[in-house]
Amino acid sequence: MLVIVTIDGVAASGKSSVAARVAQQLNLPFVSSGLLYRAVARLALKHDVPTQDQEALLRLLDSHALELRPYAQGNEVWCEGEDLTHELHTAEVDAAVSRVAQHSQLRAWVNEQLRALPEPFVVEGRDMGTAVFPQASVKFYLTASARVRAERRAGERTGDVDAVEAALRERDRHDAAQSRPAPDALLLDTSNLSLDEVVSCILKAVPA
Ligand SMILES: Nc1ncnc2c1ncn2[C@@H]1O[C@H](COP(=O)(O)OP(=O)(O)OP(=O)(O)O)[C@@H](O)[C@H]1O
Ligand SMILES: Nc1ccn([C@H]2C[C@H](O)[C@@H](COP(=O)(O)O)O2)c(=O)n1
Repeated sequence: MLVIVTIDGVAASGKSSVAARVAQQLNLPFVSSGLLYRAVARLALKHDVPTQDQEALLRLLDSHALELRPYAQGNEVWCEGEDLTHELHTAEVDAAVSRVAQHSQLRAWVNEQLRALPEPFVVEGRDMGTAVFPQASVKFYLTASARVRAERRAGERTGDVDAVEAALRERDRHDAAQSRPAPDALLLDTSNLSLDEVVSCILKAVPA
């Protein structure tokens, strides 16, 4: 019986899009771990808290309750009655979130939120199949060339592909420590695969 499916990968590798479709096909909830890091970064920017200051970030979380709501059609993050979700995928948050994600106690807080979610689900991130859910039923790790990822990301937001590629490479460097595939993860290079082809590959590999 499927309990947890993990889909990890580098920035803009297609984790969220693929995980949402896989979860829909498996009739499971879909969980986006990156949104919690993004929400902490957004709160820090909103309240002028330095993202280098772990203690200040933890105090911010004590005073502003963040809640991840995993829905099949996409996750939402709420903070005391306010839906932050639409503020989390911006270049400003992209530039700040890696610094937030480098703090061990912030990572512990995110992991505690994730482990408290009712199983089963499909969860996407960087270290779901390694640090957070090593016991997962089946694990996948998505990659794609930085150029392809930049072209895809630039397609979502206005922006020069070269600048987007440079920003992605920077985020890859910052996130490297927590972005290694689990030894038992199925690696998928999606550079030359459509979204549907990636989803199909994954569904074929998920045990019935
Ligand atoms: N295999 C693919 N072929 C074409 N487009 C894709 C593919 N996978 C993802 N995309 C598109 O690339 C963009 C980035 O995908 P997505 O947001 O799912 O990546 P991500 O890994 O979750 O990003 P982030 O790490 O920033 O959260 C989206 O517009 C998505 O539709
Ligand atoms: N499990 C995770 C998920 C995300 N992060 C960090 C790395 C990213 O820079 C940032 C945002 O994630 P994304 O929405 O781009 O998937 O959060 C992490 O360290 N661990």
